[in-house]
Amino acid sequence: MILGTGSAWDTACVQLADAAQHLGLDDGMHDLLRTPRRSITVSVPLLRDDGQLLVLSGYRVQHNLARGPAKGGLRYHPACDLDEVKALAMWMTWKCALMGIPYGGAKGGIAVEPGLLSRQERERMTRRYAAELVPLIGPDKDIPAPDVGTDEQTMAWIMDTYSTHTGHTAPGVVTGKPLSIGGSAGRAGATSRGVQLAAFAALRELGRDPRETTVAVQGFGKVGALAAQYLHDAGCRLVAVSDVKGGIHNRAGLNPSALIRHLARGADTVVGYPGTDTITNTELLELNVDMLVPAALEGVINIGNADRVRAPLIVEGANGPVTAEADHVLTGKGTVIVPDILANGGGVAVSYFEWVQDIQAYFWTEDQVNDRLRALMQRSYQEVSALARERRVSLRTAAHIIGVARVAEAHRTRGLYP
Ligand SMILES: NC(=O)c1ccc[n+]([C@@H]2O[C@H](COP(=O)([O-])OP(=O)(O)OC[C@H]3O[C@@H](n4cnc5c(N)ncnc54)[C@H](O)[C@@H]3O)[C@@H](O)[C@H]2O)c1
Repeated sequence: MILGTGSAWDTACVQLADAAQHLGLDDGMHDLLRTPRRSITVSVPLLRDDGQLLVLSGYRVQHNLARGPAKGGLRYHPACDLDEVKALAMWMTWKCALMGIPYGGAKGGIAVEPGLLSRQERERMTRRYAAELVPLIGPDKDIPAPDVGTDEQTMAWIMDTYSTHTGHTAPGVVTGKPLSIGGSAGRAGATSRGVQLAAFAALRELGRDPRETTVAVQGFGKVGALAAQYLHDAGCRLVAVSDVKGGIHNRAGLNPSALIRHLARGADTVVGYPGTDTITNTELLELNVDMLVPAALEGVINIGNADRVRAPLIVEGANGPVTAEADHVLTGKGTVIVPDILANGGGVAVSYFEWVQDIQAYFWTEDQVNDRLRALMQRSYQEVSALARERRVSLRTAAHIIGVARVAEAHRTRGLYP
C-alpha cells in the first residue's frame, strides 16, 4: 500500500495505483487512466442583488470518456477546487464502470457558499456557469446532476439554459430534474436507497441482524437524511445524525421522518432537536455504533481520527469520506468498509434510468425504477464481494479492480487515436 497526503485527489490516485497493481497494468495505461481527459476552469461573474460584482471560479472535469458520455454531479461549496473536482470525477469513472452503466466520469463545481446567496443570485450564477459549459455538455457529451449544495431546481436552470442556447428542449442534458420536466420517479431517494441496500447486503454477509444494528449518519442532507430514513424504516436503530453545524445523539433512537419534517418547517440544523444530546461531528464519527454512514464530505475519516473510529462497519454515502491512510488503518483493524463507488452508486444508476427515459420519452413507474435499482445494486455488490473473497482484498480494492479493469478494457478495445 502506497500512502499519500490525504487530499481527495491523492486518495483517488492511491486507490487507482492499488487497482493498477492488482491488474498488472503497464505504466502507460495507468497514466492514461489517471489523467483527466478535459479539465475546465471558467470564470463565473455574478451580479449580486445589491449591485456588487462577484467573480467566482467554476470547474468541470471530464475524467474519462472511454465507456460513454461523461456523467457526474455539480457541487456548490466554498472549499471546491480543481483538485477536488478531479478526484470526484475519477471516482465517477470507476463507479459508472462498476455499476455497469455506459458512462464515463465527470464532476463540476463552483467555489461558493450557496447559503449566502439569494435564490435569484443562485439562478443567475447557475445559468452563467451553464452557459460557459454549453459547448461541452449535452445528452451525448456530459450530463450533470445534483451534488453537495445543488438540487433539482439547479438542474432545471441548467436544462433551461442549455435548451435555450441550443434551440430545443433537451431534458437529457441533466439528471436529478423535477418530474415536471423529465425527471424520474425514484431519483430523489435513489442514492439513499442504494446506501440502504448496500448496507443490508453487508450486514447479511457479516451475519448481523439489522434490528440489532445501531447507526450514526454524518450529513443530514439529500443523501444522509433519506439513508437514515430508509435504514430506520428497514429496522435499524438510528442513534445519531449531524450536519455542518453539529450533531445530535439519542441512544434510544431518533425518528428521521420527524427530523426531516422539522427541517422542512424551517429549522436550519438538526442541532437542538428536542429530546437529543448535542454532539460534535468529531464525536459522531467516534461513537460506539454498529454502522457508520458518512454522508457529508470527503476526508472526514483521516489519519488524525481513524484509530478512534469504533464502528465495525462503514457504509460510504459520501464520496471519498475515508482517506487512503485512514483506509489502511481501518482495514488493518478489521473494519469492513462498503466503498463509495459501490455504496452510493444507486444515485448514478437512477440518473442513468432518468436519461434513458428522457431519450425514449417514455417514463417508468416508481416501482419499476426501484426494482431495477435493487437488481443493479445487488448485482454490483455480489460482484465486488465475490472478487474480494477470491483475491482476499478489501471491498474497496475489489470495487476498484472491477471498475478500473472495465475502463482499461474499453481503452484497449477502442485503440488510441490517431
Ligand atoms: N446527491 C446525490 O445523489 C449523491 C450521489 C452520490 C454521492 N453523493 C455524495 O454524498 C455526499 C453528500 O451529498 P448530498 O447531495 O447529500 O449533499 P447535500 O448538500 O444535500 O448535504 C450535505 C450534508 O452534509 C452536511 N455537511 C457539510 N459540511 C459538513 C461538515 N464539514 N461536517 C459535517 N456535515 C457537513 C451539510 O450540512 C448537509 O447536511 C457528497 O459526498 C456527495 O458527493 C451524492
